[in-house]
Amino acid sequence: MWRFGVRLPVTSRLLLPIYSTWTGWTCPACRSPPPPGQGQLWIDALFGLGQSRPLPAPLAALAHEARLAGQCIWAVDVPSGLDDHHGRPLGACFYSQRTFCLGLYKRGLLQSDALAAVGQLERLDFGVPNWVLDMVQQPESLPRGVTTADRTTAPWPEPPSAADKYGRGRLLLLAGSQRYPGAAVLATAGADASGAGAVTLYVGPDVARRVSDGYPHVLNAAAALSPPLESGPLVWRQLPDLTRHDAVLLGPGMDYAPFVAHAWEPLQKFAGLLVLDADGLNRLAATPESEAVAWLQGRCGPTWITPHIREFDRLFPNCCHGDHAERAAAAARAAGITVLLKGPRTAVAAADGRCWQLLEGVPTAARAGLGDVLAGFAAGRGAMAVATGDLDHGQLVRAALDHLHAARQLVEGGWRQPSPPMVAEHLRQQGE
Ligand SMILES: NC(=O)C1=CN([C@@H]2O[C@H](COP(=O)(O)OP(=O)(O)OC[C@H]3O[C@@H](n4cnc5c(N)ncnc54)[C@H](OP(=O)(O)O)[C@@H]3O)[C@@H](O)[C@H]2O)[C@@H](O)CC1
Ligand SMILES: Nc1ncnc2c1ncn2[C@@H]1O[C@H](COP(=O)(O)OP(=O)(O)O)[C@@H](O)[C@H]1O
Repeated sequence: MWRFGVRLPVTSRLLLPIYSTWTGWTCPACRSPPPPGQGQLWIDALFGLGQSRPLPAPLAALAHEARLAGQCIWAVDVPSGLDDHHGRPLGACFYSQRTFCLGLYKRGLLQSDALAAVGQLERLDFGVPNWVLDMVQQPESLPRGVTTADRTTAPWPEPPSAADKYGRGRLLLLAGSQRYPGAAVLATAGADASGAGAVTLYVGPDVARRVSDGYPHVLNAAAALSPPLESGPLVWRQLPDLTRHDAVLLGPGMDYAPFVAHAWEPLQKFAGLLVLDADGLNRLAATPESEAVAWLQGRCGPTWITPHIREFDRLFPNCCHGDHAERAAAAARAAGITVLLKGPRTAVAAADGRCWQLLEGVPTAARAGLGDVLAGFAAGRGAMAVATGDLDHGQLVRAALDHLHAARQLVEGGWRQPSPPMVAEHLRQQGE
């Protein structure tokens, strides 16, 4: 696992000889700015850490011209013109295709506003010994940067070989509605890819038909209900026996319905893993934040939530300070849950203070429904971990990394814009 986020001091004297090129100082090798767009590669090593002022006018003009000309630029440590702390351009900025981060990742380079200027982020290890890094890092307050390479060391639930289907993770899916039947199909595809032993839906007949077309082995706990479940927003008069499941996923495509405290009570008492996504989060967010937090704190079992930023804002309007990882961490601490905050660089935070941030993303795979696949996959993994008795927050990180890895492999294999069902299918193959 990489470390990142530490702002190492850099002397400004290192920068002076380079900056002098355009300010009339002494560098004899280059007396005028290089013309952009001439096919050369530029190495931007002008300004690094701790930039807080806009570029001087001649450099700002050059950065602007370079951007217009599509100049190929690689940056050393931090692109010039970028605030590496908040991840915001300070004005004109040198937009790099690749940024070679020295020693440690800088948090600002992972923020959404910085991604276009940073391009592909790569870390150069220049030999700072681990004991020095340990001295400058405060592990409890900094997220750990993770890449798909960390999949090999991240935890993975392994049911014993003697376990039957019910010993390999039992997942109940509350998903889909007349308006969004596809979300139930996608969440089921993710859950199926996880390898969980028994996936059961609790849905109306219309949604059940859509799901069983592709997944005939998935059960429907609402099949025998009379009258059948409504086909509008999924509301439950009576939930099935939750003790017969290791995990419950609540939310993808359920459509909006108000939070009803007594209907949610069995979910609060459920001792297994509860995964809340999409409309599960939106329904809970219909109550004031303090009540939603109290409900989550009162949960008898572990809770994972998988919001995108708008769902997060609805549920935790007061956790509005800091970057993605800091906001996820604040919510996780407040509610005593594990938060996976999706985005271009997804963050995962646990209530015990541990926090991770993915250092990569696959933008062309980010299409409607990809989050439903992730929710189903993570919940399936969680169910397996509960069944084997070794649930850990790290499994949610691993699920996010596997999901990312599947999307990236598809892109590298020539599918420029893989669809969510393709990602689910690739996840399934990865697990075999
Ligand atoms: N296959 C399926 O069945 C799928 C079903 N899905 C299910 O859909 C449900 C809603 O989930 P969601 O994430 O889209 O809703 P939400 O949190 O309100 O964020 C939406 C934000 O985006 C914006 N916005 C919307 N439309 C826009 C537009 N055309 N162009 C631009 N902006 C637009 C919108 O902005 P606003 O309209 O408020 O201005 C809002 O801020 C949920 O049940 C989910 O599971 C999905 O998982 C996908 C696959
Ligand atoms: N710009 C981006 N680059 C890479 N990944 C992204 C980007 N934007 C979103 N994602 C990823 O795409 C998925 C979208 O999930 P979500 O917003 O829940 O979609 P949906 O509700 O339509 O399924 C998440 O895994 C998220 O991390």
